[in-house]
Amino acid sequence: MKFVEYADADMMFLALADVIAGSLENHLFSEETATLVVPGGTTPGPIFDSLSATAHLDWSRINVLLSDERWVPLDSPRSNTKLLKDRLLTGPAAAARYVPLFCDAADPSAGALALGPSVEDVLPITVLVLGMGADMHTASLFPNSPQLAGALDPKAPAVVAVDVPDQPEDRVSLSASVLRGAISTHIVIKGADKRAAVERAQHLDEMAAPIQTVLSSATVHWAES
Ligand SMILES: O=C(O)[C@H](O)[C@@H](O)[C@H](O)[C@H](O)COP(=O)(O)O
Repeated sequence: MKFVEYADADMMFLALADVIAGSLENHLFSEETATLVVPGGTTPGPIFDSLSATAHLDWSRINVLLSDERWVPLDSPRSNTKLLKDRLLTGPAAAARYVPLFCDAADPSAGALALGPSVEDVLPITVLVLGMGADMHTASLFPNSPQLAGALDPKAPAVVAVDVPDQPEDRVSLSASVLRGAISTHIVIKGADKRAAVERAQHLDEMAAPIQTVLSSATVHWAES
């Protein structure tokens, strides 16, 4: 694990957007396409704002998908898809190939689980960006989820549906083996509580600290606020 500390979050977001763009550009020098996976939640928005404006990237050759999604209508303020479309898939990045975790046609309110068949087609992940909760969850791999063991299983499907007892809605998540297969992994966190959680996680197993799925090979980007 590499740990990079920044003077403030704004500097971290700009620097990480540059790192992501550079990695994608390098990959596209030798490969036809690249795959970028990003988290939802409240942290990554400013990264998306900066990255979406990167005009020198050939976004038409970049697949973009979420690490996980809440099971809500796609226009819900809780929707990571809404966050992605509002703040990343705009400007030059609007040309990217968005890969849904579940088919838009699926009606989340009816619980119809139609997982996107195209996720497997865009693996392995070129650049994986993840957030983390203070409970050491990442994506929607939560320590207290009844489906966590299944999601950690190397034989798990690429996308798994999970119940999360203390979250307002069910979720879907990329499974551990898909996350672990990423070529480069960046974890972006803010605050003293999450820094302490990363320290704690290094002494726990994946069931207690799902972030351990990727931590050893990741660069952790941290700012106090
Ligand atoms: O759907 C989500 O909520 C995210 O994908 C999730 O894994 C997030 O990265 C962490 O919960 C941290 O969230 P914050 O950035 O809001 O602290």
